[in-house]
Amino acid sequence: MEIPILDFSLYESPESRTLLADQVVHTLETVGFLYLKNHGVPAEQIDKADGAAVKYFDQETSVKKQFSRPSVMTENPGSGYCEIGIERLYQSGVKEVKETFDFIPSDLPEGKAESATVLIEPLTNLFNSCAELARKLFHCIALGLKLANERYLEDKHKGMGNRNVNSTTLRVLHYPPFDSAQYGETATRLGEHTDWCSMAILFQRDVGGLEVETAGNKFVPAPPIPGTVLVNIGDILQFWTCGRLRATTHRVRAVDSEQNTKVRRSIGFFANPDFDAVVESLDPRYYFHPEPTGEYTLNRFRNAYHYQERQDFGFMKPQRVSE
Ligand SMILES: O=C(O)CCC(=O)C(=O)O
Ligand SMILES: [Fe+2]
Repeated sequence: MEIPILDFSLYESPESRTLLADQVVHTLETVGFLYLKNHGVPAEQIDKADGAAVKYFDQETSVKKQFSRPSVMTENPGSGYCEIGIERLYQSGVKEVKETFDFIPSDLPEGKAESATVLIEPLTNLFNSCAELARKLFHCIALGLKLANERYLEDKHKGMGNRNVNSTTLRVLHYPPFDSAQYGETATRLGEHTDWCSMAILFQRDVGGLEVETAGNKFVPAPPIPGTVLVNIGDILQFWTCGRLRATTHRVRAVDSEQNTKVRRSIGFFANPDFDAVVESLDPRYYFHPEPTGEYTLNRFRNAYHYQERQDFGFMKPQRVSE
């Protein structure tokens, strides 16, 4: 299985957009991941956000913790820092050697955000460009799925950027040099997981390590390709389409000793529907009880931050509609 590189300049005209929409949906049905070139997010914005992340993560942990991501038992956590070893996407026993800062433009609590000052302008600009790209991708997906309302998915994500109505975040990730003697034999960079958003857009800097699961439970590398972004489907679009679009499992490993000595940096934009947006089956052959995604998302956070391990996060069990 190869992750294809699609040309997003096809979006610009309505004729070629239809072709692109079919390519996007076909790839998300089969692979679940795709690279995009000519994606329209300015390289300068990506470089500035990355440069700011270098400066931000270089600060003492105690300084970064002044603006920690809040505990998440009862509400969406919003912006903030998460230190090494706290968030665990795979299994509670497996330490993930990464630190992160999540950013929602409207969520910068007064008096706390000072340690993140360097990030605010570059991440605001990049957030806005990613939101625009996400809206165009949602448009393509709706066209490719042949939905009656081609703006259906965009309409469900109207509140991106407003923490009171939507949990979409732009996340900078910093993976320090990886030393299993220090972190333990089972530690990894980022455990196997699916994203629990609707769609993710990922910018990788020069050090690789991301791997994507293929049909036979085999993982293949998804290396950084200059000038491209990587796009993948999260659980919520998989639910929405009753499994037609795939939320593909992925992970980040420090695969070789040379890579282990290097810092890996990446930036992910995780698009989520508005809190009050009802998700219902988009496939007439299946039915599930329509509901917003809030409780599902909170269950995933509870699992990742408080290690309440469970197999079933309580959402969307499509049943075949009898003919
Ligand atoms: O660093 C990466 O490339 C992957 C990040 C990721 O998969 C995530 O944060 O969900
Ligand atoms: Fe992910």
